Order: sequence, then structure tokens, then C-alpha cells
Amino acid sequence: MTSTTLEYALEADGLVQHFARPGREPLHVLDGLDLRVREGEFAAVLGPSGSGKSTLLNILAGLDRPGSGAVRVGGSGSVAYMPQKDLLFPWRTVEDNAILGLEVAGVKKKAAREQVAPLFEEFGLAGFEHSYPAQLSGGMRQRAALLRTVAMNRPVLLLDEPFGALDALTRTQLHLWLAETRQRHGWTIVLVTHDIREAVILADSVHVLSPRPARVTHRLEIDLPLPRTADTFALPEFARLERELLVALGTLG
Ligand SMILES: Nc1ncnc2c1ncn2[C@@H]1O[C@H](COP(=O)(O)OP(=O)(O)OP(=O)(O)O)[C@@H](O)[C@H]1O
Repeated sequence: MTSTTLEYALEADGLVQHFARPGREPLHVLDGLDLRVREGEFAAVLGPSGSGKSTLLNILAGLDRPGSGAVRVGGSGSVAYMPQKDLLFPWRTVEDNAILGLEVAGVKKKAAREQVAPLFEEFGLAGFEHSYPAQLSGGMRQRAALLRTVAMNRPVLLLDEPFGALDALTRTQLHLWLAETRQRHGWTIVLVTHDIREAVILADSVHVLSPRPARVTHRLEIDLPLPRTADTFALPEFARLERELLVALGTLG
């Protein structure tokens, strides 16, 4: 991964990935995948289960190297990554979980606590700073994990199905909350999901993956008006985009 002045906040070109399998031919997971995300853009990567979404994010995060292809991140060249199984440490308070990434980056505990303090209110966690993860609801835990990711103050956020394990009502509440919060902050986000509604309510652009080996088969601009609210779900344009994505995924004829 290199850092330079780029036209895009994040560029991935021709990503190819194979995984070795004992006694069988390698599993071909990514097949020349391209992705371009502008600064301040919310890009959703939508694909069926097993299509290679986590593989893609691991490469974008710099945790894995692609077999071929390249990733470039603008600004400082670094990203903040919230993996799918982003476990909060049960023995740390919400506050101490929130500062974990900063501590790992070398920030002193006191300074890290001061840095994250203003975020608790906005993330609906004010008053729970000294609670332990087991004392939070599922939605609050995901917000705490997201707070920890955002606290890293990196130019690009990578989110791997952050709401996948939540019940439908909590998930919708978090969608509306994130839609508002990210607009206020202007974050650049790549979110992978297999939830079409999630992609449409949140994103500026949706990048549809083919089944494995994955490439981007469609890129759809989501030009629904901002701010996105509960009323957005009722727009005819929302239903039209949902249907278009069902077709792009091959779910409808
Ligand atoms: N390190 C690895 N070694 C071998 N195979 C792997 C490895 N990582 C992923 N795979 C395989 O690559 C394929 C794609 O996995 P990946 O987790 O990227 O898919 P996904 O789209 O994120 O799936 P889901 O939506 O179900 O989480 C799967 O078949 C998986 O078994």
C-alpha cells in the first residue's frame, strides 16, 4: 500500500486472489476487482455470501497481499478497519475498548480517553463509558465497536457487515443513525454487505460483486436525497433501486 496525492481516497486495481487448498486446485476468490472511492463517498460493496467481500476488505486494510493488483489510499495512506467479528474485550470497559486502537497506535491512555470522550454522546453511549460490553445491548456494542474504529481518525473507514448480527429493528435504527452521523462527519466509507436495503439507505454508490471469483459487475450511483431518514424508505426511487440491485445480483430474472 502506498500513500500519495490521489484523485480518489481509495483505489483498487485488478485485485486477484487465490487461496491454496490441500489436495485441490487453489480457490479463485477475486478475479480482477476494481474499486474507486472518492473522498467523502460512502461506497457499499454488495455481494452474495462467500463471494469474497471479507477477502477484499482484508486486502484494502493491508492485512493481506493480493496475488496481483494494487491498492492505493490517499492522505496518510492508512485506513481504520472494523472486521466482521469485531469483538469488544469483555474485561475492558466501553471507554477502554474505545481507546484500544489509539493505545495500540502509541497514544497514552489519558490522552486517548480525552480524545474519545466527545464521541460517546453522539454514539448513544453517554453514561455507559464505565460499563462492560456484557451490560450493553447488541446495537450498543456495535456502536461501541464503530466508535473505536472512528476514534482512530483515519481518512478511510472499512466496515465488514457491521450490522449483520443484529435484529431487523435494531439494524434499521442503526442505519438511520449512521446515515445521519456520517453525513455530519463526511467520512469516506467502504462497507461490505449482503443487505440490499442497507446499501441503498446508506450509500452514495453500490458496487455489485459477481459470485466467486468476484469482480465488480455493476456500479450504481444512489442519488436519493440527503438527509436519509425513515421517509427515504417510502420513496418510489428507493424501491426502484432495490429492485435494480436484486436484478444486478441475479436474484430476479
Ligand atoms: N485465508 C483463507 N484461506 C483459504 N480460504 C479462504 C481464506 N479466506 C477466505 N477463504 C475462502 O474464500 C472465500 C471467500 O471468503 P470471504 O470471507 O471473503 O467471503 P464473504 O463474501 O465475506 O462471505 P460472507 O458474506 O459469508 O462473510 C470462501 O470460500 C472462504 O472459504
